[in-house]
Amino acid sequence: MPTDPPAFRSDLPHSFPWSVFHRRHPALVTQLLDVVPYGPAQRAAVRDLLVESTTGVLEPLGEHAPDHAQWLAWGGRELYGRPWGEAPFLWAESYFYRRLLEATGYFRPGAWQGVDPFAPLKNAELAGPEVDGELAALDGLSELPDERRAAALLAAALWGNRADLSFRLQPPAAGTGTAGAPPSGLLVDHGPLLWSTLAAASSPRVCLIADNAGRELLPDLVLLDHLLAGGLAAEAVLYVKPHPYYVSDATTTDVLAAVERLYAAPGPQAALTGRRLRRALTTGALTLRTHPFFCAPLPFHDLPADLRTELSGAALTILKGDLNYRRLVGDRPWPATTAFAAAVGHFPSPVAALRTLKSEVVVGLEAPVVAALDATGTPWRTGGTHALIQVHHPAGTR
Ligand SMILES: O=P(O)(O)OC[C@H]1O[C@](O)(CO)[C@@H](O)[C@@H]1O
Repeated sequence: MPTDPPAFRSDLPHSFPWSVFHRRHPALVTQLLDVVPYGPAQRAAVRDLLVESTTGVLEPLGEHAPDHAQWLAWGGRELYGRPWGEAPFLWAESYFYRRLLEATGYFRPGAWQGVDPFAPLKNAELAGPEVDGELAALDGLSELPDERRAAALLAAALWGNRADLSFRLQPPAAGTGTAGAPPSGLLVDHGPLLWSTLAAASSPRVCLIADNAGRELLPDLVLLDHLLAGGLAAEAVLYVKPHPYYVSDATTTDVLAAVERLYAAPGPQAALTGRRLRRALTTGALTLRTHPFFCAPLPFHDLPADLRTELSGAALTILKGDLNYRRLVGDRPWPATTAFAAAVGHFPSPVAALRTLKSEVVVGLEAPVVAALDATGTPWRTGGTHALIQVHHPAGTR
């Protein structure tokens, strides 16, 4: 049995993980301190974190932190005291966001407790004029035959993943300008398997593990509404993060804001969708759930028993976004031709990944596709220009 390749790390200068710590995080911190009027102590703590995470060793969470013991168990025991770049990239990046909350006082009793540092960015996105256009487009979809409308809603949820605030913080690398690139790069389309999996299930429960708030969460909610309204889901469960994470990851507050945005939209279809979603929340047809593991620095291979049991009854679990993909298949440089089924066979239910590629890991591609993409000389694995709809159903065909 061949051993797994070692996890990505951020200590190789100019590698993608290195650029996240050395380029993206400084841009994020600058933006955060511009937007939120934190006081001197918080500003100094945020800046210290940037220095520590690029040149220092992993310092533990303070003993007062409610999840101090949790992070020790999640790997801190072995990793604290070592350079950040020597930790798995997934671990270190996740810990960076946890420490950012520590620096801003999110978990400490006091005036800043519970204040989402990324709320101003998320709110601005949700209020933005692009959203009006996207919601108005729902009116046109209502005229389409069922199958085409379903495909359009699935595509909207998929490409909504491109609208990620953290992604937009990345200064575009010279000559690669991805802004405005047409979303034509669907590398794998298991959409038909997704629909047939749902159609074949009786009283299906559909779980959706959300990624970003705002322009990604809106089409996710619209998709869930479509599944519930059309009977493809008897029940839907939307999993969100228990606290702010990776800049724009959705929390319960963000779901409520998105439902309200739909509800208050001028277009009839968006408003109807918002009304149905509110009703679904109140009747329990749509449930919001969370779990500390959604902010854990670990792959889904290590799902805790309670969450594993909970997901195991689902007819389908839909995982949104790049980070969930990294956690699903394992954040390692697998050959891109590794079978998707082999990479996700550990997951407790049939699973669908809807992901635009914003980091290096990818599986389930055909060799000629990989060769053709490599030959373009563009950063196709990280630029958000390409996407996947990958589905694994243990009893299915892939
Ligand atoms: O919001 P998404 O789709 O999970 O993307 C987040 C991605 O952004 C990064 O933080 C930086 O590219 C990745 O490491 C991460 O996987």
